Amino acid sequence: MSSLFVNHININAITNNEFTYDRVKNISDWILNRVDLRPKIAIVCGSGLGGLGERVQDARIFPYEEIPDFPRSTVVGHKGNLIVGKLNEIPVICMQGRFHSYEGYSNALCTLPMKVFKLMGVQTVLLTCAAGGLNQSFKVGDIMLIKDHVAPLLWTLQNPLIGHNDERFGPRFPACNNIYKKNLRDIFRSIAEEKQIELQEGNYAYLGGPNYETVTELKALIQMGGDAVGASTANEALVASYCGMNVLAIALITNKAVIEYDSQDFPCHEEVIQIANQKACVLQELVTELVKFLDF
Ligand SMILES: O=P(O)(O)O[C@H]1O[C@H](CO)[C@@H](O)[C@H]1O
Ligand code: HPA
Repeated sequence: MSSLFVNHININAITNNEFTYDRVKNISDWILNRVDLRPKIAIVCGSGLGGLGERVQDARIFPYEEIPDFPRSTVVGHKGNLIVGKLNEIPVICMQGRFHSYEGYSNALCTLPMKVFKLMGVQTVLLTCAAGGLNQSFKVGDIMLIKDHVAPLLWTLQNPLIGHNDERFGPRFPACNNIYKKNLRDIFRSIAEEKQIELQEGNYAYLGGPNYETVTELKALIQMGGDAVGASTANEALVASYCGMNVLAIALITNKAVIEYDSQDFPCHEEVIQIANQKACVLQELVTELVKFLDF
């Protein structure tokens, strides 16, 4: 667990130095020693989207507190279970709840599960999240396929790749112009088309939270090319991609960003969870179908 000294910065608190290969391997082995399946697909459930975990058959459920060196989920709508089982007959590992930096975790710790997945042999990571709609043509309840991200927080010492680089995870200078794989987006789009589910596509803007954004911040994020905003996913996508895994990410638009000054509309987490719960089954249907195409 990271520690922070206020007067002289303990570099381990903001870098990946604490999560050595051996320590990550220890977590990965702990899980593998307790299950027979060897999933090649990992799924991360965002706020209010954990219902996907309930679709997993023959499930072994590990509450996060039982897993050595694993953080705890502290956010409403994030159950805190790691589930290994079969979705649509395909072996998967599913995180029912993720970690956010506003919970007090370094971004290295928030993204630790991606490194664990890598050492378990996972090849494809499916990230889901709740997000605020920046793109004015989006409606509440829309599903947005993430094409790219803009992540000002990752331009700072919050970047989870800062610190000693162990090449067994990935390269010192990873390319990031192709994180969200086009072939996976194409498959997802064709599944949605077949099911006649409308899909948006756009860029995810990542901020640290926990506060929702000011009007001026939202306008800046729109100028930067953001179509949806949230406090997760981009950090995980960065580390998963760095580790050589394929990434597909999907945002559920739970609220429209309020970009008028002096508006009396406010985003709130209760509404985020409520909309996510209402729309979760559509997302679940798409992901359940998708995994059949990813088990190569
Ligand atoms: O990104 P997920 O985990 O879905 O959660 C989203 O919902 C919370 C805000 O309501 C924030 O944590 C935001 O990132
Ligand atoms: N901002 C940040 N995170 C979010 C939002 C939002 O409007 N909606 C859901 N998660």
